[in-house]
Amino acid sequence: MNHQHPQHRQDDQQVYDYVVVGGGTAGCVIASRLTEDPSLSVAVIEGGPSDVGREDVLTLRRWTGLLGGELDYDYPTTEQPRGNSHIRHSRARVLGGCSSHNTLISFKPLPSDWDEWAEAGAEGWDAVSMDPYFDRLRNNIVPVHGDDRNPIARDFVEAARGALGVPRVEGFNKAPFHEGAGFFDLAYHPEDNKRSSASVAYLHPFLDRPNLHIVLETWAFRLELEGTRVTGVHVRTADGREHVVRARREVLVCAGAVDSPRLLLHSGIGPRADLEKLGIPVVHDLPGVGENLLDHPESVIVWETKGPIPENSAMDSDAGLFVRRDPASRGPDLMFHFYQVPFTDNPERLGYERPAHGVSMTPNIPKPRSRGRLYLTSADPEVKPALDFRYFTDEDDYDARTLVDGIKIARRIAAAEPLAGWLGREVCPGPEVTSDEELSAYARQVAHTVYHPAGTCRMGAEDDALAVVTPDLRIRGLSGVRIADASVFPAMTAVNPMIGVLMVGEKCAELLGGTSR
Ligand SMILES: Cc1cc2nc3c(=O)[nH]c(=O)nc-3n(C[C@H](O)[C@H](O)[C@H](O)COP(=O)(O)OP(=O)(O)OC[C@H]3O[C@@H](n4cnc5c(N)ncnc54)[C@H](O)[C@@H]3O)c2cc1C
Repeated sequence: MNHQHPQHRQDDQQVYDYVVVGGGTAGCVIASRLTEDPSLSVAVIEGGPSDVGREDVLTLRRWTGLLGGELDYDYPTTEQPRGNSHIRHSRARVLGGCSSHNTLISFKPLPSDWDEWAEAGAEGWDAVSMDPYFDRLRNNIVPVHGDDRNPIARDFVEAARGALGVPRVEGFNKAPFHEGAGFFDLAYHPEDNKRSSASVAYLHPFLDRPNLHIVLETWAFRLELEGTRVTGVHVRTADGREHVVRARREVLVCAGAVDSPRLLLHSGIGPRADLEKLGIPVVHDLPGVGENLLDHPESVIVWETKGPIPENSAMDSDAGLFVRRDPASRGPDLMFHFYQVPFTDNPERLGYERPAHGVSMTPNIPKPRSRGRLYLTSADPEVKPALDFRYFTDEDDYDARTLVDGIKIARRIAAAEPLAGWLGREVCPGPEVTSDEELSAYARQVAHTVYHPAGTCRMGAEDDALAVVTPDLRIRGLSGVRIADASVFPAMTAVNPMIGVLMVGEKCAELLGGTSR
């Protein structure tokens, strides 16, 4: 996009009933549901291009090719004194948002996840109330197909079961669980490995609806307000023209956990002192915007295999494991993805080598305790915001200790048959690294993200001063605007969050009076 020489132009002809900012995971759901009613007009303002016909996007197994490329906003983190300062946060710049970029692992959030939201003030978002939205999802959510089940991933599942005594799970979404190893459910079409992303499932079948207006390669940089009512959004098109897209009813901010708070802050909605420091006129003092930055941090342990591994797979990380170390925990407190490739991107910086053939286990923290913060460093909307995750800074060192436990458990699985027979040497951290201190230092230095930022416009009770949206997803103190995406999560789900985001989209559509059928 050329943003160097914008020609300012007002085009007040663009008026719709609803303006959805961000054609991503939640945005596609909302636009699809709203346009079921032919009397409503809906515009979707999407920063990226269409995914239609793009094999590089639509083919699930090509997901790593999208990381850091032209369809990635690619957000850096700030210096992380106790973690890895080199993590790049991939965020998709394409219709379907991160559901067009990701691995489409599909977990219905656990009942304890939703109940935690309700306890945090999100009334009406408890497990019983949320359950029906899962059944409405249009995505093709299926277990990893038999042909895609790699023998080494099958043997990982068996080894985990044997070594830890956890059950083998076939269909993680069938019933709530605390522990288990198995192949994931994925939102994909196994016959051709095509994504069933939010755009594929919710927009592609309806692109001919006359009331659906998808405006691509167009960036929303400021909300338009009249007093405390949001009436539209200022956008900049690919050729640098700026204009306002107006909403008769509401603007729905669905730009994701990074770009939703970013848009609010550039609109003068956020912590007063921060805005004033940057010279952004304060429209609405809302101290919670950008706070509560959550993620699932992970580490990695890699083995060289004795020889090449069979090729078949859905997306190279098709199976995983949940463990509950603390019986008092309401859900799993340690999770692993199993990769049938050596995932050494971060360890290589420490001098480790990538073996020709290998596998990886990536322990992550389902309920991390460290909380980060997103903030602006410039009043220029083109400058990326700062993401300070404050990885591994929680008081009790719970997050780092969880990853240390993860490495120890990973080694127990690797030592168990039928997996052990495949493995040659442990490449990283290496068998000589054994003390808790050394394991913690390694785990944190090579830490990565499962790419799950959330929580930066968190939902809470009407009287919660740090909440950004109320349980009906409206921004506290404003009208004509709601937020619906991963930013509204009050707390991180123990499981991968995409299905939760889709369900937020479905619930938002219902709150707006959409037919949701
Ligand atoms: C590599 C990767 C792998 C992942 N794997 C999984 C997984 O397997 N399972 C899982 O559950 N979760 C996974 N996730 C996380 C999951 O994909 C996200 O949590 C979820 O998709 C976020 O949805 P969202 O609606 O909040 O935001 P997004 O889907 O990111 O949507 C935001 C949209 O808004 C657009 N946009 C942003 N700002 C603007 C603006 N100012 N103007 C116009 N448009 C704008 C963007 O282009 C984008 O299309 C993964 C994420 C990544 C990146």
